Amino acid sequence: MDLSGPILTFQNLHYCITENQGLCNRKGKKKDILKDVSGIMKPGINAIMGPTGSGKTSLLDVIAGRKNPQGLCSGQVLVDSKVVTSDLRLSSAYVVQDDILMGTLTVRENLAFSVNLRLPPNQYSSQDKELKVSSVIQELGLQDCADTKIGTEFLRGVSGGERKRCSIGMELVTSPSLLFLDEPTTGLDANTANSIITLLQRLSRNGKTIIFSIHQPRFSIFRQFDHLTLMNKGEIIYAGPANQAVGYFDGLGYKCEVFNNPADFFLDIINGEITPVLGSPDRGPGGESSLSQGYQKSLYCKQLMEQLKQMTQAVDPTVKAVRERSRYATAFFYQLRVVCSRTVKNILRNPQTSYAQLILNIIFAVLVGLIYYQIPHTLPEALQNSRIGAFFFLIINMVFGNLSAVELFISERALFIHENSSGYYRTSVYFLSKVFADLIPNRIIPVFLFSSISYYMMGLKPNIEAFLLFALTMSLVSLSAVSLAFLVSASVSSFAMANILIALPFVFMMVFGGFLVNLNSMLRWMSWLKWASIFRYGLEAVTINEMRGQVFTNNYTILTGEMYMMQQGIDYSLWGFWQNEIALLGIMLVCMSLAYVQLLRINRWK
Ligand SMILES: Nc1ncnc2c1ncn2[C@@H]1O[C@H](COP(=O)(O)OP(=O)(O)OP(=O)(O)O)[C@@H](O)[C@H]1O
Repeated sequence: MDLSGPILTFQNLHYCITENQGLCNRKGKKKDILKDVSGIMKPGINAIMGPTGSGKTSLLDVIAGRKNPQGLCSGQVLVDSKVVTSDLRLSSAYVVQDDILMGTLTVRENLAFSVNLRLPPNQYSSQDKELKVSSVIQELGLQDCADTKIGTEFLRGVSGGERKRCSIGMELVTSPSLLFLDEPTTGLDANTANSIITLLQRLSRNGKTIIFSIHQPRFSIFRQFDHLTLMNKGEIIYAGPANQAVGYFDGLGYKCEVFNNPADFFLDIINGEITPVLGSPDRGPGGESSLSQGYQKSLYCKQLMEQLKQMTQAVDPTVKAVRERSRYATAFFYQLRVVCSRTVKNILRNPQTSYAQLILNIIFAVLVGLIYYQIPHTLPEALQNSRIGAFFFLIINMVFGNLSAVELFISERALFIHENSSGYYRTSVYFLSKVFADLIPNRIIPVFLFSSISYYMMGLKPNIEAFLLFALTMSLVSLSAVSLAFLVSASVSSFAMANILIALPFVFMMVFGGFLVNLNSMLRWMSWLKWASIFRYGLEAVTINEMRGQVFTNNYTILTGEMYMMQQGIDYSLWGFWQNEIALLGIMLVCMSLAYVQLLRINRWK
């Protein structure tokens, strides 16, 4: 059957990795993942099959341009006889194995997100995009769950099959003619798996080249394959029409029983559980490797090499194939708007990240307000144990209350890598959307609420300007702590590591904050640490703001705020106050910039 659509060819692909050894990441020995594999994938259903670790996902990733090009020792991939570079990953459609979707959005919203970012607005109006989403929903049979949320660990959503179909839909919205899928049936029950392959087969009949890796399909799935590539230990042991594979192995002396599933039969051959009948080409001492040698000597391989030779003769190596569209389909500000709006929706639909933060701040503010209710102006209560103690307590809350921010980039790491490498949006857009959509509702608004309640309950300076400066300081303390958490979050991929990395600097900053340890009497060699302490800058700023112009008394003495600050070695001038705010701002900007750099450095290759 001849179908129209792109033809992908790959020739002599040799892919190897160098394994790192030990703690110091010493370069270890090279491991061959793909050993000189060649093939042609035509329009229709192309399955890559093989046992675990045989290299099927690696082959799929290499031909889809998703595997680190540094590992490609030799070989090239062509689409319609044009050389493909790793740019293919930005323009081809790749459905990853673990459906990466935003769980708090509905099926329709997820598809709309993909459409909005991947179709150029100058060619598609909003109406066209809506029609596109509706037609994909129709095509994939998702009408019944179109307005159901995908689901998260806290929210029951659509079924596994619907989720997989939605993942496929995320790619179909761009009308790709070349579609890659990594194990599309893994984790699905037999009927759902069957319906997914039937869907793919239907799509392929409309002029698409569909290539996927699959482990061990049942017969109703296997019989829908047009082309089969069987892999073992990084080598191809059969590549040709799927319905001729049993015959090919029969020719090698492997007999498939009448009721045996061909897919099981092939894996049994590879695993050595079926042996060739007497008088047929024997497997030799190498066992499995003779299967690949057998294939290399076969007519299928000879024909393939002949076809490849003809196809590559016409190739102009200077022409790069996949330059059809620029890196991103949409402009920076358009992307920012779409991604921000999704982030806000996600925050609002995730009560534990949005409302919980607000409620926690209110409860804590009332608690602090009750403990330090209406602090008197009489000595000695007015100072060290009440005002300064309360400030220290407040700053601890501002800093440690932001520990949750470390999960920000970790929890969405897979989603970000997938979307960013599929060309949805720029890294800067994702970063800024997090900054705007997380910082404003989750960090600044709750802090202002917290400050208003605690400030007036504690009876601090009754002056609106002083209150605003107090709230500003609290916000800057909170923002610099969040920025440090962002930096840690963008640098590591596990929560356990992130928790250690964030707790350590926070504890050090607290110790060198000037309240627990007298900074003037500290060992000189450690005193530099105070310059990096969010606690110290925050504490000094709120102290100056509160103490300036205040008079504290007891029966016999009068102490002004300025006298107290002079005793403590605090510079209470206007510049003295603002230098703390600038330092907090500086910590925030440095950490944010480094967090962005870390996001850029995340390894996007598989
Ligand atoms: N980046 C990598 N680093 C180290 N080893 C790798 C890497 N990529 C692939 N491998 C190794 O290459 C071999 C083939 O891996 P691949 O994932 O392609 O197999 P697979 O056939 O898809 O297996 P599975 O069905 O279990 O996914 C495995 O031994 C795997 O450990």
